[in-house]
Amino acid sequence: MEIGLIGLGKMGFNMALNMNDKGNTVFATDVNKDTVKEISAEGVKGVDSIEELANSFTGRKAVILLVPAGEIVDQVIEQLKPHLTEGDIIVDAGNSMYKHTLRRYEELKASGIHLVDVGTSGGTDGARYGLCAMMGGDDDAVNYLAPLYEKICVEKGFMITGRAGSGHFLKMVHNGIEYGMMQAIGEGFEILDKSDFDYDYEAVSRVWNNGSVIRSWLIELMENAFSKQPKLEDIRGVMNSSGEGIWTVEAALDYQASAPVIALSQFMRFRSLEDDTFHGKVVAALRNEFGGHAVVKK
Ligand SMILES: O=C(O)[C@H](O)[C@@H](O)[C@H](O)[C@H](O)COP(=O)(O)O
Repeated sequence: MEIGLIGLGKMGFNMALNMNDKGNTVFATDVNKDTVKEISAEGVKGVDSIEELANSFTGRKAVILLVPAGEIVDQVIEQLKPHLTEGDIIVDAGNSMYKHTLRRYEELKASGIHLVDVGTSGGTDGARYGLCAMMGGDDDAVNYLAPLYEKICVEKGFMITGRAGSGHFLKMVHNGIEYGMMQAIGEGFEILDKSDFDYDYEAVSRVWNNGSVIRSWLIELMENAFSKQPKLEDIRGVMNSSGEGIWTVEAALDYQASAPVIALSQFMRFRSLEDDTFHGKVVAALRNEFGGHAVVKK
């Protein structure tokens, strides 16, 4: 089938190749023209603008966006919309906030354009060789896209999740879980590292990955990381985050769901961005005031 793709970052580039391999005609563009050239050399039909991308279709237009969540999604939709007609489909395959998706869905619906939200997981290798995708949206649009996604996902790695917004909501919760799992793995290795025992962490990851309860892709990735650096010497413990953890915690608050592990994982990410904290100074000052306990001076 004919499919458009806007955004040739690490995920988009690989997904374009994946779709191309599966016999689709892929029109792809990006603000970075070097990437467009690069993808064209791989057999994908690289085009220079969103307008050119939209005009390349011979039939129904379905365009996947793989751009950073936030205002850029709105900007790209604004540029694309004039070139689409009733029944055409925009697929937001990035990590958009589900409430933004619901707003965009309603706005596009007024022009008869479908917005389909796809939570895309599996990293760059997944994008290239087999994704996990969670797709929400109108029946007509998701049924149109399903055969394509069945081909570019791993076996059993594609799900139609329900009405618009449900794909991004599910991916958000997936990422909340991802935060909690990674934090727990990190804490486990921290305890090992502070202990009196002398472990080879690559070997620990390997043994945990063979038959243990916590065997998983994340532990496999740890084995890989420790094989490059036994103690991750060159990496600072700064844990950035892109928003999905915050939104998961917000959803937990909205629905009054208990999610302490995910919430604390998000707070640990914030904490990791600071060398010192004001709350730490306050607690140290209070201990000193009431008990004369020594403070550590700068
Ligand atoms: O399922 C996935 O493939 C990942 O979750 C992917 O979507 C991305 O790596 C995260 O969004 C990173 O999220 P943070 O930057 O918030 O850690």
